[in-house]
Amino acid sequence: ASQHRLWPEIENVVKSQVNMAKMGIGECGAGWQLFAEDGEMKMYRREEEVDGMVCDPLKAVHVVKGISGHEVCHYFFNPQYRYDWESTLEHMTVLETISEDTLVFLQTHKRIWPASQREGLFWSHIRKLPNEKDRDGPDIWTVVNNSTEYSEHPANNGKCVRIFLTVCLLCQTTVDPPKDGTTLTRDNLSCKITYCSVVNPGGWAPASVLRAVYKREYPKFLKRFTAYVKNQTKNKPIMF
Ligand SMILES: O=S(=O)(CCO)c1ccc(-c2ccc(C3CCCC3)c([C@@H]3C[C@@H]3c3ccccn3)c2)cc1
Repeated sequence: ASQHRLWPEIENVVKSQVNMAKMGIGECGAGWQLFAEDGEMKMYRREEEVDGMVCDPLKAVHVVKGISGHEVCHYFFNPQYRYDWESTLEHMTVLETISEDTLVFLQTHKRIWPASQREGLFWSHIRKLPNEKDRDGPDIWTVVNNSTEYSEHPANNGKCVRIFLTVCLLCQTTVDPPKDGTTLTRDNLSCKITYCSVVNPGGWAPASVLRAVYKREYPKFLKRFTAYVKNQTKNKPIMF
């Protein structure tokens, strides 16, 4: 994959997205407002408009017990599970398999009235990162999705408006070994999930509508996805 035309961009975007995701909300600059909270899940957004279009950056932090960062990234990255958890997905195809850890997706999302239907074309890369805080601790896992151009699929030539997105899912696993030295179970496992996204809707849509969609869809999305991973892994050996 390292000789693929997209590789330099993938390297740069992954590094910068991971660094941003690692920063606490306080270090991410001013203007972040907590807009949704549900137990361990906290969702922040910053109100930003680009050419009059809502492009609010979003940062969600969630802690989920009983799953590992590798498992979270595995179910987020692999196409075969996506229809199970991505409720706004209408159609998804893998346009290119650049390598086993890098795919190019074309996906259409269900139309959200009154906005017209959207589609996204993006590369997706999964990567294990060393745990800098604790050398012999569990690795950090990440998936980064970033919009890209594709000559065979020019933007906005069909009915769908092409969105532009950058998404980073960063997962840090914590193992709290059982006191009595018995074998590790999922009860000794938890995962801190940081989900960062910037979605440019690609074409004009009323700010009030988009912000209402974000407020409704993002908390639903993260809760549904993490519940899906817990359910898929509960009777399986832990993937570290
Ligand atoms: O994390 S991913 O990479 C997972 C792969 O699917 C991803 C997540 C979300 C989107 C997305 C695409 C379009 C739209 C809008 C824009 C105008 C009208 C539709 C939205 C709005 C925010 C709402 C939304 C939020 C969360 C989940 C689904 N829907 C989100 C795309 C990719």
